[in-house]
Amino acid sequence: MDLTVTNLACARGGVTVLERVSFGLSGGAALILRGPNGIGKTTLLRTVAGLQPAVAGEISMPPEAVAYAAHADGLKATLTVAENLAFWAAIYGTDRAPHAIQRMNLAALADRQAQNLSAGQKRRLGLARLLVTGRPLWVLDEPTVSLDAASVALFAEAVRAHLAEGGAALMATHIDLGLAEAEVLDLAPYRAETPAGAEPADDPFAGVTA
Ligand SMILES: Nc1ncnc2c1ncn2[C@@H]1O[C@H](COP(=O)(O)OP(=O)(O)OP(=O)(O)O)[C@@H](O)[C@H]1O
Repeated sequence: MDLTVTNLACARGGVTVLERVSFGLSGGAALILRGPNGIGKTTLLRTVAGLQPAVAGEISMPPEAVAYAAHADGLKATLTVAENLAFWAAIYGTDRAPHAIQRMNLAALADRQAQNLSAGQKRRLGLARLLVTGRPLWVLDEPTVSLDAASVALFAEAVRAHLAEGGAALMATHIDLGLAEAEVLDLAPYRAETPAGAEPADDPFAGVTA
């Protein structure tokens, strides 16, 4: 699997926030997006995942190759952990639910309704969906929110296993997952000029003089 992003521009609320972003990502590799709050990490990730159109540029991989995990876990509240995973396995046409349960240490919670899980357990289940998809490119937006140290380590191990199987990961994270092989892309140089008509409040650097 090879992802090539070329001269990408992406927008939020109709305002272009990043432009001329280019990078490549091969199977087995991880790329971490860096930049201050509001630079456009979420916007870029959503664009690569095909959840919103690019303003300009090319993304070589189709959305069907991407498994996206964001802040919302997308759980079915009244289904159990096992039923949620079986639901996703049916959606993605895989038989990987047992693998996901084992990898994300969810066996003891398999019969609990999602609505009765703790925040961290919900997050763990949400991330288990990635494993169910069987898709090569994981696009991750702050995947470790709500996770304790043990669960962060569990997830980091799942990402490592995904990379070892030839998959790739593109992520925004403030927590070091300890992926020695990960490269970092600083988005600061790609910040778009504030367009005419944009509200000053929309500019994350408004009022910053140094
Ligand atoms: N309606 C809008 N019009 C203009 N700009 C907007 C609008 N909605 C959001 N934005 C801005 O788009 C920018 C990109 O937001 P995004 O969530 O992608 O940033 P981020 O780098 O992921 O931030 P964080 O690190 O805080 O999660 C932000 O500066 C935000 O204020």
